[in-house]
Amino acid sequence: MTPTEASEKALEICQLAPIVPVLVVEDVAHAGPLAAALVAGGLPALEVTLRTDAALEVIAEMARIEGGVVGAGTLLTPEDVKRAKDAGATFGVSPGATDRLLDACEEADLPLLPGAATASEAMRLFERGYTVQKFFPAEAAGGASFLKSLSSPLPLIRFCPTGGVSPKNARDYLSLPNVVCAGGSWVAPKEMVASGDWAGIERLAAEAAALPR
Ligand SMILES: O=C(O)C(=O)C[C@H](O)[C@H](O)COP(=O)(O)O
Repeated sequence: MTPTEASEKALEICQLAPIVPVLVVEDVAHAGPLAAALVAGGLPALEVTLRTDAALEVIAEMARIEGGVVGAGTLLTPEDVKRAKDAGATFGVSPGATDRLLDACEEADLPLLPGAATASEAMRLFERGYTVQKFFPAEAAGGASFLKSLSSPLPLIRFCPTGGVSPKNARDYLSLPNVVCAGGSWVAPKEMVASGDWAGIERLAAEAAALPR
């Protein structure tokens, strides 16, 4: 898959809803009901971070939920790419980008949303063909005003800001011309997942899905 094709696919996925839930799931038993609640609330694209031992099994379980589009986050190495793809991930997300990681995703036909936090990083990815990128860590790297400043010199690059995005600031990002969607963990709070409050998570998802963009 070429970087251009990967970005087209990433754009399609980002356009499904204003928010992509960023999920840190410890217990595979939570995977099915959590994905079902988020999808029912209107958030079909799900990013499962490879930050827990259960993550690959969680991806496999979530991939069975109808209407869901399940990706793997925290991709750092070519090995991560292979494991994510084998588990059933249909897209990948990375906090930054290395040539080895980009090569691996292109070879594995895994559409990637690669991370960038500066103009130079975004330009490098754009030069290779990645027109849709994750802006990470969004709040710490300069927030919505930083991203707004990139839109004039880099109008052809679109972003999914992630990291510190919340219901308080999501609108600031989503109203920018160079933002397609945003990523955030607030729609699946740890305590609600642990207690199995799927109705509460569906409500949070519905609120996020209704955010204007
Ligand atoms: O593990 C990764 O690759 C990530 O994507 C990190 C996430 O962007 C943040 O964990 C977002 O988390 P919040 O700031 O809580 O919304």
